[in-house]
Amino acid sequence: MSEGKAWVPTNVTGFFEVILREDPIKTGSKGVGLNLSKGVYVKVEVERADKISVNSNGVSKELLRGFLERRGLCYHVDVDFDYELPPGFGFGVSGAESLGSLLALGDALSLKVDKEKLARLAHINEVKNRSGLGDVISQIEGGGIIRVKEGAPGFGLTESFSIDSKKDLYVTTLSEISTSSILEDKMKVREINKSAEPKLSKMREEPNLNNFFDLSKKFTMETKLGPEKVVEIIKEVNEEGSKATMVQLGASVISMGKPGLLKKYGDVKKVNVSEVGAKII
Ligand SMILES: Nc1ncnc2c1ncn2[C@@H]1O[C@H](COP(=O)(O)OP(=O)(O)OP(=O)(O)O)[C@@H](O)[C@H]1O
Ligand SMILES: CC(C)(CO)[C@@H](O)C(=O)[O-]
Repeated sequence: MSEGKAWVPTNVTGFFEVILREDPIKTGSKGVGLNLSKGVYVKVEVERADKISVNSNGVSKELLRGFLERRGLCYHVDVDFDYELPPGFGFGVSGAESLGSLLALGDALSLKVDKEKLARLAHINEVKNRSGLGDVISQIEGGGIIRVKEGAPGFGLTESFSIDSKKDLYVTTLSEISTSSILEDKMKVREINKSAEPKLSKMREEPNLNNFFDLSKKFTMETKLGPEKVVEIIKEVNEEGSKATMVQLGASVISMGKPGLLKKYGDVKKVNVSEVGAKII
């Protein structure tokens, strides 16, 4: 038996434009994201076996099975996730699961596959499941990421912007939103793209945290993606003189302000922006 471990930051998208194509490599989103210091730890244990079996959950199970099949590797694989932020609330956890489980599996098997290639497979898996479009390309880098061209790592293009990693931010989660249910709604996607498109150049002109919050809040209000409670919290934070926005795509809020107000609505976690991206640990 041998094991491999990885860590992947969670990714908060503020606003995004959806670009769907037949080729998953060329499918993705443009937009802006912050990689957070709270992420997903993945532990993979492998043991030689007569046939492939993968004991995992969510989007990683078939991903790892396919990876082993294509390489003719027969192993029993156990995957264990430790979530610092929960799945389903908009933190790009499915992307972290996909990327982290491939990195940890590669580590457990001592494979010489480069990180970008694994990230490409993770992106394709996200697109196939409609569980994410732009998280993985952001999560391999860390920091604040503007996705200026859609697609998998190696096809899509990003620009990073600097954020003080000591700056405290606060997140609170209210309820889950299924990413695929939104991405498969053509009318909704049209509204999303109409709102996002002009904001990308505005973000590139002034790539900083304040602008991230201002543009993302505008996007949230214009697209009406936010449940009532999310909108209520954002407005209350604004009334206190601070900034907040919805975590796309989940019923969650990220705020620059003091945690007090958010506490009224549920559990609050302090986070920072992670300068580092996905890594084997
Ligand atoms: N098609 C699917 N098959 C199996 N599990 C899935 C599928 N889609 C999503 N999941 C699982 O559901 C959980 C939530 O995924 P989802 O993509 O909805 O949210 P998220 O990744 O937390 O946030 P985001 O909105 O940023 O993508 C993850 O654990 C993921 O593995
Ligand atoms: C579609 C999305 C908002 C889901 O979290 C994310 O993957 C993104 O930013 O492309």
